[in-house]
Amino acid sequence: MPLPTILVADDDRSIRTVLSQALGRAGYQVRTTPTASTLWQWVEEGEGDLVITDVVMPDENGLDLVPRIRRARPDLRIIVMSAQSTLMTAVKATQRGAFEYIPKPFDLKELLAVVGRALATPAPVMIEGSPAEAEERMPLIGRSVAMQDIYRVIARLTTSDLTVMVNGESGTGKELVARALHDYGRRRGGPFVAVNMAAIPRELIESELFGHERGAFTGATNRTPGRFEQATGGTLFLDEIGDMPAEAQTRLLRVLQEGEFTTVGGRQPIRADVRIVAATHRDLRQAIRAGVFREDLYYRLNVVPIRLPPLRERTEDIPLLARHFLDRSAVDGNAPKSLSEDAVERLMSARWPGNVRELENLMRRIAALYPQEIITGELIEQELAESLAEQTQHEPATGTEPLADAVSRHIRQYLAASQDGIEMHDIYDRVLAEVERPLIQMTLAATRGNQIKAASMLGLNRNTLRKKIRDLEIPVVRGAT
Ligand SMILES: Nc1ncnc2c1ncn2[C@@H]1O[C@H](COP(=O)(O)OP(=O)(O)OP(=O)(O)O)[C@@H](O)[C@H]1O
Repeated sequence: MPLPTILVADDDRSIRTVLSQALGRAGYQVRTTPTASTLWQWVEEGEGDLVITDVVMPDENGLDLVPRIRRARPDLRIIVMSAQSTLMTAVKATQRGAFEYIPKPFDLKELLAVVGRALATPAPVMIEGSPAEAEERMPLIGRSVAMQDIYRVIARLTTSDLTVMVNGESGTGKELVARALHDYGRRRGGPFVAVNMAAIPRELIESELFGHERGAFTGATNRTPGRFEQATGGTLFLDEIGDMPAEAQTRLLRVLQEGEFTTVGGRQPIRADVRIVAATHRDLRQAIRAGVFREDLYYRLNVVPIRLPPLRERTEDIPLLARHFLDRSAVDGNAPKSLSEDAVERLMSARWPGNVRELENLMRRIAALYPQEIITGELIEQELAESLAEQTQHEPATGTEPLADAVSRHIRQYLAASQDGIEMHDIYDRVLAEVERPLIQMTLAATRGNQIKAASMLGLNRNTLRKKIRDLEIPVVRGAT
């Protein structure tokens, strides 16, 4: 069999050389060109089994070439490489029919793996039509590796209706991801309906989601459609899913299993035609262990998990985000501003417990309040100190909150769950385990795994501690002193 031939188009000579050598060594035949026009000529002549193309080339944009290649040679697989690294590039490449999108700089091993996969898989189906009205509006900012992975998952999900679970701390952009999945997905022509479980009184959630019939309960004077019905043909975003009461969980599970639902007080089943994206900042596994979230529902929702990293795990995105928010404020009528180098450094070293939302608020405040054109590190420092003082004033002071208060809050949750209909026979054991696990885990961490010291600190017998470690399935770090 002849060796597969790979056509490479990139205006950067060093990339052509690197690819040519690596692909050649891997046993492929390689032809390289700096221009889109030569690549197109080869494609038209029937050359090649796989195309690797850059996006920005002197004569034509590689992304514009993708649909033309797909029309002329539907069997030819295309890999798009780009230094632009935005969600739009990933989405466009995928929607125009590229096999894979690889951000630059790339890892050669990864590229070779993608080439192997591409040659072994049939070419993907092309999606006609442009993804969104405002093509160039950038919904998600950030070029960190973590965000690149998220863009790729979003791009792949634009061609399916799979249920997605977005997990991340507050303010990391969970709703923005849900919107991007909708705006670039197959259901973009339908509505996007968002419901926040934490913002609706528990007793109203079922009627809010599924609607109710006239007379279903006191005050129900009309038939009212629920969010499921409103989202027909589109996407239903269930935010803070971890706060969903037990009965609504059971009902939602039934909808996911059977594809239909009934309104509160209604009998006639209604077909559910929605794509579900759920989000939470909670650790749902812990909620399952605590008995407040249904495990079977979790698996139905967690078909494709997306974990949004907190801002402190992708500090390299901070300068871009900060400038983006300043620019947006300028569009809103504030004087244009730029950041000094030490301002950027200060922003990058901050902790950002409120993640992107906190950074956005800070930049908006600065844009509105300060006349100077250049924002200095000193100013940032001052603003950060002020917002920290604000936070400690308004937030519950977890640092000084009596342990009993925190425990009471959790017990209230268990009791609410049992009122919601989840059978609970072991609250005593569950609550003790919830307290014991972190207590033992943290004492072990403090003694660097030394069980003798930990037992003495806890005032427990060594064997008792060992048994508890086993029963509570606490991972043990061996060899630590
Ligand atoms: N990657 C990003 N690029 C641009 N803006 C972002 C990004 N991530 C978040 N934001 C902005 O930060 C704010 C918070 O985002 P979003 O509401 O999506 O977060 P969330 O995780 O859903 O928060 P919560 O859990 O508190 O509801 C929004 O104004 C959003 O526009």
